[in-house]
Amino acid sequence: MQQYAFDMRNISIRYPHFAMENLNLSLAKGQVLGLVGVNGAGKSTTIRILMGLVKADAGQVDVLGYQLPAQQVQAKYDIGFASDDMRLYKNQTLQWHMDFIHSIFPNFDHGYAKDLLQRFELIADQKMKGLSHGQRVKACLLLVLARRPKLLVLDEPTTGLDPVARDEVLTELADILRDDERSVLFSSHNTHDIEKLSDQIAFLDKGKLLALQDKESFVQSWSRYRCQLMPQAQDSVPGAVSIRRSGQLAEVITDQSSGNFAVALQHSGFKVIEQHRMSLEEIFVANVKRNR
Ligand SMILES: Nc1ncnc2c1ncn2[C@@H]1O[C@H](COP(=O)(O)OP(=O)(O)OP(=O)(O)O)[C@@H](O)[C@H]1O
Repeated sequence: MQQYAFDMRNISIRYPHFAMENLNLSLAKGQVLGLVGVNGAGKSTTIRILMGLVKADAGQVDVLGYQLPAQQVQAKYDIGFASDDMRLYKNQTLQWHMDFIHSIFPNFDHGYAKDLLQRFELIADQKMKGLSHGQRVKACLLLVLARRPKLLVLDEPTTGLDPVARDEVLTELADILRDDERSVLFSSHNTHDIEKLSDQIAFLDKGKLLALQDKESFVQSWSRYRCQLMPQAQDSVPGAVSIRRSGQLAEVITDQSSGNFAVALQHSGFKVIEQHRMSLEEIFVANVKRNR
């Protein structure tokens, strides 16, 4: 039985100003994976390779048991993909698009589409050219979700939305994902969005996978300590990701706070004043800085 929704192995691709080398990324069935990265980190490239839209220079891509790009046509029936550059016919209505998608994908669920129309406050007979950006994003999501794909891939679904539309889309997605058994990969620059929806989180920077962990263990293993420096304080602490000194004080960040890090601090002459959990955004930034 196939355990993975997808499995990308040793993926390499080179552009004039960008290189991805030996990227390994996989997603267990039924999980939601959030892919976080700054502009140009390689999120869309990773997704395009996964979808068979771009051919990697090297590596293997297995999606729901299909090898891509060779078995792209068969795989597409089970994959729902939404991205900013999804083309809609601007002179046609949302209803026309629903019927069109149904003619290609017979399992398009009109009952579910109707439910989503209400949830997203969309009007079926409105033409695409009349939709705002937020409404267009919601329309794209509706068209993809109503196919009930086994794997849902969303490239930056919340980018460019105002805070209210973003919250609406995230809330609906969170509800929809909880309802269902489907596997989801979605990318964002926004760690709050990722935190809200994901079980697993991957940090990508300059084509490299910096970390891939479940959300809980990220939050448990990273901490920020405020310390007083003792006269015997050493230059480094085993397990510290960064140390920032200011006079007799120091701020120490670690990704090993679930272990014996407090003891290591003590042995290195750092007296702990307080310990803080870090937000996903702070963890992401610390991760990127450590690897640059
Ligand atoms: N077809 C291409 N030809 C040349 N360079 C490309 C091509 N596609 C992507 N790149 C480069 O690869 C890098 C990664 O781009 P990608 O779109 O994957 O990043 P991203 O993480 O999705 O960024 P953003 O958040 O800005 O969308 C960028 O430097 C981009 O210029």
